[in-house]
Amino acid sequence: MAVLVLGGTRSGKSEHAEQLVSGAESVRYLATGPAHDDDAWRARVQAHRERRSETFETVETADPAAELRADPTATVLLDDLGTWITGVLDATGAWTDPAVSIADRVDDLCAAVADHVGPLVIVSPEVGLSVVAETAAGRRFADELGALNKQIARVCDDVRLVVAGRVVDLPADESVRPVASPVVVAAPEHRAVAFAGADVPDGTDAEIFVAIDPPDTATAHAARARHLTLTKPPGSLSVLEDLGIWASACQGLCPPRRIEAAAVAVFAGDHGVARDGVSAFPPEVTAQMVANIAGGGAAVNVLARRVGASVHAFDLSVDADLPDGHTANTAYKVRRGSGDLRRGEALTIGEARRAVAAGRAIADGLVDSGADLLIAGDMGIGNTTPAAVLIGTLTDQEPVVVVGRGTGIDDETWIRKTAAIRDGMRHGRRYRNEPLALLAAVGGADLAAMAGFYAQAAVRKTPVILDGVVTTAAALVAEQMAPGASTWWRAGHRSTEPAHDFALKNLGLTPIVDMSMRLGEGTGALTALSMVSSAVDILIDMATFDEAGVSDGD
Ligand SMILES: Cc1cc2ncn([C@H]3O[C@H](COP(=O)(O)O)[C@@H](O)[C@H]3O)c2cc1C
Ligand SMILES: O=C(O)c1cccnc1
Repeated sequence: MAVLVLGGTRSGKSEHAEQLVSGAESVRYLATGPAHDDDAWRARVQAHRERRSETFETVETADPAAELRADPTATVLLDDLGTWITGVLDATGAWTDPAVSIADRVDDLCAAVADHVGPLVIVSPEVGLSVVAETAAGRRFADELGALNKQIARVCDDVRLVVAGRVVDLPADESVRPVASPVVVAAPEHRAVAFAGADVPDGTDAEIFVAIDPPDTATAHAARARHLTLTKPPGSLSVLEDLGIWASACQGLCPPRRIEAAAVAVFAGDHGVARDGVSAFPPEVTAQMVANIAGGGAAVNVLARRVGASVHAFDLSVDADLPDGHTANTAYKVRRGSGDLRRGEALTIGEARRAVAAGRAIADGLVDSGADLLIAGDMGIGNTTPAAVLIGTLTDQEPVVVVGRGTGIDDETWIRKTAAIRDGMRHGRRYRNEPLALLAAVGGADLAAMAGFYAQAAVRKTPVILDGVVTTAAALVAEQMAPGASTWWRAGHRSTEPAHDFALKNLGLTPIVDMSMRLGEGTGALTALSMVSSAVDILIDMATFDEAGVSDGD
């Protein structure tokens, strides 16, 4: 993983580059600067030195390619290519002789960068933005450096431009999007997050999302490198290593912060289809269970308490008038009960927009109150039926393949449920590529809100653990609305509901645990949360080979 950081004089490029490697245990700092012998230059070098921490090993070199090859797994900061190319032009006499080529040296450096295994951050000046230089040497420098930057960029995973201390990502495509540089935030004291609330939105443009940036790749690389320094054979913690790397990348911090304020939003809603017997339980159980969750007595509450997560229940479309506060937050309620998906009439488009906007506002409210990881849970009798319809439609599976036993239905109910899924899929098919219309036709306000919640979590760069079949059905739709949002998610578990596995495979996610659970509410995600927290603790707390005086392998 290599990152190229470009910028003009005093733009803040070196500071940004140093920040990118600041989480590493040790950094090889390849200083390419020439040994100028004047006070001003010495002061400049000294300022650079003072900024660098004692974890930096400084190597002054005119041949960074050789230094990279000498230690291919090291975390390296190479600063900078401008002074390196100056040295090469000096040594070859190419300044004034156009016949002299430095292409071999440039190719050699590019090859060394491409072959480097460890995290590598390269700083280079961006010149030539102003008038063409007056001298042949000036023109040669700008030309060579411009060509070098272009060539190095091709072998880097990430290219950034620093202007006036601001960092912009330079994506491979045309659209330049801003990136937030990783910022170190002090660990919050242990607490369960309170829901601060966000304005109840009117739904305008609810389904329009900005382009989603994935978790920070440079930090992922730093976390991968840190794992290699910890007292264990490389890769021996397997999935726990992957989860830690992912959490680190989501936070833009290596080592990451402990997960201390995970929040579960339970989305409650009834479904018209449930009135005709597709569940083992009657629809009134939805409102009763919402009260149970709000009272702290449901499975989700017990598991959340164990792992220090907070639980917040939201009534999106329960078919009862719940008293606010005592049961659930009703501020985002869209309607009493979603309509009949068998007729493609779960919601109007306007209601679907309001529900997506509600989910987004709920994610915003939790993140703004300090949540550091989000989980969506579900509560709604009959909701495995719309979940199966959405998953069957979006993964192109037959109704009989995606239908599940839900709360434990008998064979007669299974036949009714399969017929309902078939009818729903007939309506859903035409909205295969229109996520909002699909949610409106065969989803429901609870599922639409979950979709908005998941996509907004990615907008807010907040990691998510997915739960079971109902929430994952909404996640499939969210990925369609905001492509790339799934890079911010991990699958908590695999439910026994057959549709769940199709959805996870479609999203390319592997469940953390597989414990044959089939409840929903957020329980699968909470079971997995302790694994994610352990993965983060490993990166924070384990001793390195150096610290523990343990000999490492070859
Ligand atoms: C007491 C109780 C607690 C629950 N907690 C989650 N669910 C889960 O089961 C229901 C979905 O299954 P189906 O589609 O078969 O109705 C939803 O309420 C879901 O949240 C529960 C269901 C019940 C009965
Ligand atoms: O997988 C789930 O989330 C699930 C399974 C059965 C009933 N409710 C939810």
